[in-house]
Amino acid sequence: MKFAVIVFPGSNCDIDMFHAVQDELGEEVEYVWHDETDLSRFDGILLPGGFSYGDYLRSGAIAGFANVMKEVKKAAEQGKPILGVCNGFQILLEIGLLPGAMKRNQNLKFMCRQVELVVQNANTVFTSSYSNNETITIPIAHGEGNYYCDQETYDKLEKNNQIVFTYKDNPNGSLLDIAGIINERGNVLGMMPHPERAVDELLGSADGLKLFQSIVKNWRESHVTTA
Ligand SMILES: NC(=O)CC[C@H](N)C(=O)O
Repeated sequence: MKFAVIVFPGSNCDIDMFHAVQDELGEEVEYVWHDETDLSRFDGILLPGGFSYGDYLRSGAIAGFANVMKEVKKAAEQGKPILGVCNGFQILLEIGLLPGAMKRNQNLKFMCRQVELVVQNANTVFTSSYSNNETITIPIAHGEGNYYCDQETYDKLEKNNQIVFTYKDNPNGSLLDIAGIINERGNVLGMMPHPERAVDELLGSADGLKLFQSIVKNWRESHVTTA
């Protein structure tokens, strides 16, 4: 399986993402600059964390207009798995591939620490290697991670099982502890915590690796046929 790690001016978790895929997961991966106009050679798209375009206007607002995002939307329409982590999640919200918006953390501070998440939906291509209600440890590192949406959107998210991860002990004021959501079709996941920074016990947790393994397992099951 071949992954793209999309790089914007100001991305700062692209190397972590690349490392997780190449060295811990053992799959093919390439850095792709934000002006790329063809993502057809990739099977999965990863939008890493950081401060794209300096977080000006709002986090992710300017990145939403980058050339490559037209291709990311196309890949999403084709059903390819798209994972947005932290700033990647913020970008997915800005372009409307996921519903809702991000506000500044309730305490107005940048927060960087390990948090416990509860897997609310283990029946997705990103989470099938976890179990429902499993608690996992993944680090956060953000200033704008306070997820918000209106009641109608929340009801829809809940009804369709689109809330994938919640915080056990909400660090940022996020609506009903939401840490990660998926689109209705099930191929676009956004999450504030960083699974790519939890892929080895030396980093404090290896709980994030299963997320990447789930993507590959599901992709293989639907694409690789044995003769
Ligand atoms: N690690 C990150 O992706 C940082 C996210 C973002 N720009 C924020 O501080 O909210």
